[in-house]
Amino acid sequence: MARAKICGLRTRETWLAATDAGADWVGFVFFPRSPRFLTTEALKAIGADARVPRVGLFVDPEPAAIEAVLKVQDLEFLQIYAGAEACRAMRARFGAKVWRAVGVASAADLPRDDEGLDGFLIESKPPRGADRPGGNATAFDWAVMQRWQAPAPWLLAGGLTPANVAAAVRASGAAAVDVSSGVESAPGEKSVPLIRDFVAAAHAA
Ligand SMILES: O=C(O)c1ccccc1N[C@@H]1O[C@H](COP(=O)(O)O)[C@@H](O)[C@H]1O
Repeated sequence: MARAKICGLRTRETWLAATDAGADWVGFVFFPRSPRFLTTEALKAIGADARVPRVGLFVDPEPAAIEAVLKVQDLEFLQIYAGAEACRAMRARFGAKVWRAVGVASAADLPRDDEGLDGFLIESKPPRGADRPGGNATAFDWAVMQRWQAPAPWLLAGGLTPANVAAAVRASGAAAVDVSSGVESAPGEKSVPLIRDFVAAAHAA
């Protein structure tokens, strides 16, 4: 069984679908260039309570950006695209658990120590020319993780779908997986049936 995070939720309907399907984390994106970007108004309208741990995704954030979100929504986790030092600073400042996102193409990219953080989001490096560091529906060679001694908890992400998540778990040894594009009917448009299929496939893996 692999635990499942559904990221990039933008509506109350899809947040409810993820929680009812048994998702282990729900994620909200606060990166303006993303098709999944949420304003604080849209976030309030979702009304995400604590039944499933909530993850906020930020790219090179200024503390004020996180502060503005935390004024309207409690978050148990921050998924941050930044260096280790900046991630530790956010962890100390906000008291939430912090996962640092790490782009991986080969085994050399995998973290060797816990960096004083709570875990890692291990995903593919963005394709050349991409205007965001994640959420690009691209996978990497999961076999590079076979001999990795993980120094902290981690989630596998990047190009996962209901159809490939079992193979990804087998090849990588992941105990937790994360998806955004693979449960959408169009960029930013989550599909309730795909959310259900993904959580079921991850839990069965
Ligand atoms: O979803 C986005 O738009 C996004 C923007 C900036 C950084 C990360 C983003 N998404 C995260 O990337 C991984 C993999 O996503 P995908 O399944 O390949 O679409 C996942 O953690 C997303 O939440």
